[in-house]
Amino acid sequence: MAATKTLLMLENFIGGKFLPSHSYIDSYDPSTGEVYCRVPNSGKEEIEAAVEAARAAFPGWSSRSPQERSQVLHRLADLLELSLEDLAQAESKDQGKTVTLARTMDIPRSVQNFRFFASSILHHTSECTQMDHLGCLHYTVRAPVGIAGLISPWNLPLYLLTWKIAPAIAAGNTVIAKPSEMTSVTAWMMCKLLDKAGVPPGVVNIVFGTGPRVGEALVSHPEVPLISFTGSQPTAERITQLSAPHCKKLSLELGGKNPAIIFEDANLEECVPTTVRSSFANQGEICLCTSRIFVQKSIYSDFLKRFVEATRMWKVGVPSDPSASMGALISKAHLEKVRSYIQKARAEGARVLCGEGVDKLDLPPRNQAGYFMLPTVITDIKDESCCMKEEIFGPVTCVVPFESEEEVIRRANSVKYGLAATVWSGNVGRVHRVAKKLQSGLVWTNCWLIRELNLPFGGMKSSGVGREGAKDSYEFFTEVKTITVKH
Ligand SMILES: NC(=O)c1ccc[n+]([C@@H]2O[C@H](COP(=O)([O-])OP(=O)(O)OC[C@H]3O[C@@H](n4cnc5c(N)ncnc54)[C@H](O)[C@@H]3O)[C@@H](O)[C@H]2O)c1
Ligand SMILES: N/C(=C/C=C\C=O)C(=O)O
Repeated sequence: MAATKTLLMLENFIGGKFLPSHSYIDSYDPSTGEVYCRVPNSGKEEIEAAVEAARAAFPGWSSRSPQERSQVLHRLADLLELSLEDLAQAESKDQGKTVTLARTMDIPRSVQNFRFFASSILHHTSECTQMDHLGCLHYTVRAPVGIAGLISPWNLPLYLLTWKIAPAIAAGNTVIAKPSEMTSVTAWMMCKLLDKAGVPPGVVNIVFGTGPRVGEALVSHPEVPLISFTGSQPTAERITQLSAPHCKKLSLELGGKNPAIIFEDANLEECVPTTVRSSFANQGEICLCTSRIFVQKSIYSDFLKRFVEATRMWKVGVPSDPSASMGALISKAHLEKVRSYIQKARAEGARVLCGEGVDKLDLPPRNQAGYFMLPTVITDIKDESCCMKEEIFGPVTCVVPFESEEEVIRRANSVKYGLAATVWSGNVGRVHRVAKKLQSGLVWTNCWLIRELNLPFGGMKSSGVGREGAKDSYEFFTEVKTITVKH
């Protein structure tokens, strides 16, 4: 008799308890294409229960001192760190990324998120002014908003969920979080640590399910005055519509079409490997990934040769393989969407220099049905192409030449997104000048993804609304009041 597979069954975490669900959604291992987990298909009923728990917990949690809340966040960080390997293995199996990346980026950053906001919550200051001639003193105070609704995407599941939970509860809010239904496992694992960390029941509630069903129930609930969302623009538009009648506070961290601008005096020994990583890390499924590479004409052919050689060294493999640079994409549908862009590029007469349809992908038999593709480099493509305008969110990058600084700034800014950019040059005046002219919320020069959590993170134009960081998240997750005292 064939062995029956035991599926991992997740449960909502509400009011400090794991609760079974009436119905479930299949969740897949992207490296095999097999169902291995079932996620609650929650709806209004579960959101109502979570609101009740969050409401009940708010007075107690919000009245604790920042110091007391900070200690709880530090304990949670310690417990996550103790579970790092289990969490990394789970994140890799759930999302398709390599275990190495989960172990060295995703989970360490999740730990850091709690540690960072446990510290920053202790150091905020308020404002004060005096009107001596009127005998008045004015000062500001901040208070937690209440129940924070948090919705996170599937690409960096625990990393981005904790980037919202940590500042929200550090400021004294209670939260209802909805991770992506495609990557819910590490959020569920984290719930098992909350009680031991000293997080009171109802402070963190995690409700699993689809966006349209449970996500919209959360966004529409009148007792949830604030939504922090990370995901795609179409979803952000829907969330904005649903929340508008309630005048909810919104933070929207969306997509990007991030340029790398490489001048002729760039250090190619550093630029090439870093730009390969910025193009293909996490299968290109990072909102900050490079997907347009502008190279100054005088070094274009040399750069292209080096970049294609280095891309071919970027190994696609089974996520558990320590030598793999890249794992599987999140879903079959996403894989087909990414492949469709390459087909469109070919139809437009562009050249695919390596990767999809050019090189051979070798995988073990059990992974043949996984959602794998090779990192792909496209050139001879027009700025007007959809591959140069739309977010592909996969291991595909386009390389095109430019002549002048003015030209490349204009072309880099000619898309609806404005999230991140990299600028490569040894001329310090030029990197400052170009960085200031780029329509991006983040500009890295001669590097990529060095994150300063203190400073604002986020995009402009269609890349989002609002910023996240020490001060920015604190201000988002609190309401400010100005008090005047006449003495
Ligand atoms: N700016 C950033 O920091 C950042 C980070 C990661 C991903 N992203 C963007 O996210 C996108 C990919 O992630 P995705 O596919 O998970 O995005 P998505 O918008 O499909 O889903 C994001 C989250 O929203 C939920 N959701 C979907 N429809 C909803 C609705 N109608 N109401 C409420 N919630 C809903 C999903 O269940 C998921 O939890 C890309 O565009 C990427 O650039 C941005
Ligand atoms: N918010 C952040 C997002 C990073 C990558 C998104 O895909 C961060 O780094 O803080």
